[in-house]
Amino acid sequence: MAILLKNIKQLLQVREATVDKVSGKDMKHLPKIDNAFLLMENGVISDFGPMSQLPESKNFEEIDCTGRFVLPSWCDSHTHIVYAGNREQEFVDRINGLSYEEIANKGGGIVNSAEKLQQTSIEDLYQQSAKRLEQVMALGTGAVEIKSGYGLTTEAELKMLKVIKQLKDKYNIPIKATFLGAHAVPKEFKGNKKGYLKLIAEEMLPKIAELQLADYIDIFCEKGYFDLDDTNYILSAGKSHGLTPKVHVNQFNSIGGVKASVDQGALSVDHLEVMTAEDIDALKNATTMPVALPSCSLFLSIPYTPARKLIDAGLPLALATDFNPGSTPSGNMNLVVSLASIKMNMTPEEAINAATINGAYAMGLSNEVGSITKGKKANIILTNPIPSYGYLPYSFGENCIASVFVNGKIL
Ligand SMILES: N=CN[C@@H](CCC(=O)O)C(=O)O
Ligand SMILES: [Zn+2]
Repeated sequence: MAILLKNIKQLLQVREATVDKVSGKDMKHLPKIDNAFLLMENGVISDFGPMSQLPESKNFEEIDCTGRFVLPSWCDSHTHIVYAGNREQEFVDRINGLSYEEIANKGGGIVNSAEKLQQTSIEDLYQQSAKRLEQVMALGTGAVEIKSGYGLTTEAELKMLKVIKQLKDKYNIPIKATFLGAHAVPKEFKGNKKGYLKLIAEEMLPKIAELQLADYIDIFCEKGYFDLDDTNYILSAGKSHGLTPKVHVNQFNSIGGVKASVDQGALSVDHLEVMTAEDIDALKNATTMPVALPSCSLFLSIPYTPARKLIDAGLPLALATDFNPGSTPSGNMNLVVSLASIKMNMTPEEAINAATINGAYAMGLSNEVGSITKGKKANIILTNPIPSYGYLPYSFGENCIASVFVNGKIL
């Protein structure tokens, strides 16, 4: 049945279908309609406009939205929500003075998660991951990217990607899968990084491509993990199997990964906590979306992506959660939007643009989600009565969401 939302205080992020992302100064503009209606039929947005143009009532289920805001669901373009167990002991170790790097060097970190995941059955892994996906959907996430990278063996990486596929089949929000075999060098390959990269390129990638389990290819380009040569090798190998790069770069150090990723035609470069002028220059006139992950900065107490420098240089910016057991055990996009305003000096308009239309772009979904546009999926957030949309980032920690709609149906 068609659902009509009427008397909406403001309908946010109203866009023409031609807009796939917003950059620079345009990010300060959030197109909206006051006192609006929105009609959802057959899973998509079929009509919207001011109340003065409300269509003749047909067989609609009507919801009165007086005092409430409606916006597209959050588009979370960077997560690792398929993982096994948690790493709260490492969190306590950090409280007691160890750094993320020191924990990784003593066998914690990504390889710790990989050990746990290798010992977890696919059924159990699915259950743990599905629970997290349901949690984030209830928090307003209406499209999500999920990475592998906690397997680090052919069998375990395939297990992760198969779980992502099961999630795609079961849940009706758009889900994109990214193969991140090059997340860390596994213990069995200590001192033989090249051997592990060869395994990724010559064994894992062909199998993943044959089974059509991934949309994107990723690598953790960082000191102590994988260097520029490794990055070029893996991204090229991924591309030869039809996977577009989306890359972890500049989390702790700038080693040229941004330019290398742009040169490889990356759809996005993610993290960017440490950015040089050269890194920013490399992104100018590129189609690559920079992606900031402020809840990772919060959790690890590392710098925030210098959003102002990027946006003021005319660049676009997307926001995502990075939901994972080590650096960001949270998939709450509402918190991410708040942190963007509080810690990165992004205006509410910039933060909402970054978490919707630009997030959609960063996972190749801007023709399906990310804005209020006729024909796009009716994946929608309806807020509680709130004074203004600026209240969303302002009221950090408060849940302002009244209802979430997925394909035009209430969750
Ligand atoms: N930095 C690399 N990967 C994840 C964290 C991995 C972990 O600590 O488990 C990230 O994006 O933050
Ligand atoms: Zn990540």
